[in-house]
Amino acid sequence: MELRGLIELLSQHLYSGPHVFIRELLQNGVDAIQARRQIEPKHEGAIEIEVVTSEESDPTIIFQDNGVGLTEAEVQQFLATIGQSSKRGEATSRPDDFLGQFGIGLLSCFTVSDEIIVLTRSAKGENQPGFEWRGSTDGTYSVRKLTEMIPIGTQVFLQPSTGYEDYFELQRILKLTRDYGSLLQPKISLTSNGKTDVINAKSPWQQDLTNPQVRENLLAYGTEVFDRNFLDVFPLHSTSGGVTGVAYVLSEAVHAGSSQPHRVYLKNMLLSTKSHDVLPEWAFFVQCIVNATQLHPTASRESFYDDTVLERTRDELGDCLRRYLVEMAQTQPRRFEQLIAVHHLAVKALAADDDECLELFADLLPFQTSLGTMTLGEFRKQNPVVRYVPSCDQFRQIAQVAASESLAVINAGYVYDVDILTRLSRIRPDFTLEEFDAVQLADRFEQLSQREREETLEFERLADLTLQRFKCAVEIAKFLPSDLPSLYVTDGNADFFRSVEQAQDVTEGVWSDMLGDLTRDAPSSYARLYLNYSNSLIQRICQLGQAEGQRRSVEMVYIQALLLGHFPLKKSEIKLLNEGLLGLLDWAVGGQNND
Ligand SMILES: Nc1ncnc2c1ncn2[C@@H]1O[C@H](COP(=O)(O)OP(=O)(O)OP(=O)(O)O)[C@@H](O)[C@H]1O
Repeated sequence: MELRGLIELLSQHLYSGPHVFIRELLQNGVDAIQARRQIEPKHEGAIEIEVVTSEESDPTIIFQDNGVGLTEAEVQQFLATIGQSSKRGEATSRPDDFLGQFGIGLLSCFTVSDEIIVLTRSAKGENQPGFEWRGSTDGTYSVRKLTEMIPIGTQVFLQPSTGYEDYFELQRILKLTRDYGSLLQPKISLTSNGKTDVINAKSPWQQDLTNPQVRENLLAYGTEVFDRNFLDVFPLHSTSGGVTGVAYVLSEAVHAGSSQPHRVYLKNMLLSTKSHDVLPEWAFFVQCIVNATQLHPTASRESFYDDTVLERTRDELGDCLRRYLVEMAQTQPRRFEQLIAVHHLAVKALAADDDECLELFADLLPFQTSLGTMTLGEFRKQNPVVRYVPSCDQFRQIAQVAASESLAVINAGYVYDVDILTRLSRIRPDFTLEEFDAVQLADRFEQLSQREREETLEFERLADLTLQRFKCAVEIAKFLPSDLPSLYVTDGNADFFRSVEQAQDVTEGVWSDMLGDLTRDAPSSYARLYLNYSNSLIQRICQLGQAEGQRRSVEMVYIQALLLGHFPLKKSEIKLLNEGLLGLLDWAVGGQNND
């Protein structure tokens, strides 16, 4: 069979790069040792890798294991036939012990080498001879019985094909072998130029995390692996998928839609450093290192199948995280507060999804309020009724006035906030929740005295007439802060009218007509501009005694109120703003219209 097309397919579309041949060779060695232990349970497995370099010729990698080896028939069956694997077992379900399963792994060596030479001698039967198998990218192969005795096990010889010499550099091989193989069980060593490196390392998480020194070491390990600092580390475990590992809590806040790359191992061999599917979505503030024994790899062996086992595993690992937070909230409230200070978004995400967590975390969660940021617990101590506005825009409209009036209102415009508050009002009988809007705020304004009423009546009427074309009524009242000249207030209906008109500004023809139809039958609704009689500018406008000046001033105050409330301006309002500014300039430079 011509293999080159197939190899190109594998290297460009299945594997993340030619370097995976190291992983596949390690995997075959580990599996072969596992198979030998089924015959000789006490067998001590070892994988020895040697990189032979010389001035005259290309480097050679020799990958040697003392595993089960292959008989001649097995060489013919498994090495010479693509897709044949000795690891699938008799039954439909394959034994759990092996890493390989597809029967294509060895082919990955062809991505870096034109020829694979395998010397192998089987552990099955007494005094089995050894065999040499030579396979080439053109699809030809040969098998030869060896006359000399070789040790039981398998040796694979590779030399680089043109352009792939880099993959045979010692440092690169050392790094790849460490990445993929450091947690594997059999002893693995790499020798070159008389120097031998042992690859194996202890699983860092299989230690007692309650020991402060172990915890410190593990944090340092996380920093080394992920190249970032962490606030905390805690153990992960799940029965489904057979997962053990550790999760690191990020030391900086991340946004809710983000996802951290996790480092995952399958049966102690590195599967991916960029896995995104082992933890639930809301766990975006942790990064983990885990080993799974029963999750299923895809053929690329670089991710897991997204099957029900992975789904259950994700849920179980999510439970670990939930328990970690609940336990901390109960036993170490100070530490929990520190964690919330950084990850309140993540904790809110969890609370919005889970009543138990909500109960526990609610009072510690921070909210932006008109009186500054405070926890819900602090807020409720002073305010038996929890007033909130559901959007940041609404909050911006009322925040300044509400603060001056010492009225506490929560800005629930951020993600999860409304969910959390409404859920709380459902599960806590003593939690009284009230949606607040700017119209209610105006109800609290101080009315003018009888004398002030009379003084301002005519001006109020003029202002009202001036803004009628913008569907805005004017009222004069007194409120704080006194340096705020006005407040523009809409109810839901008036808001709707504003948005439709704005959309009409940017659409034409049939679309504009359709938008017009939307409002045609709706009851017309007016917004309201409150002019603040406690403000000296408004008082002076009132007393101006000159209708044109008052009209222009009201228009400008109206525009300023819209801008302060973060209301996008309609075309007609932008025109008004331009005219107002130009008029002002004209007046300032003593223009012709300056009368
Ligand atoms: N080092 C080895 N010792 C003994 N047998 C081996 C060795 N390497 C390969 N084999 C045999 O060759 C077969 C094919 O190997 P290959 O790496 O292509 O696929 P696999 O390991 O079975 O599955 P996967 O494609 O998932 O890696 C194996 O099933 C095994 O029987």
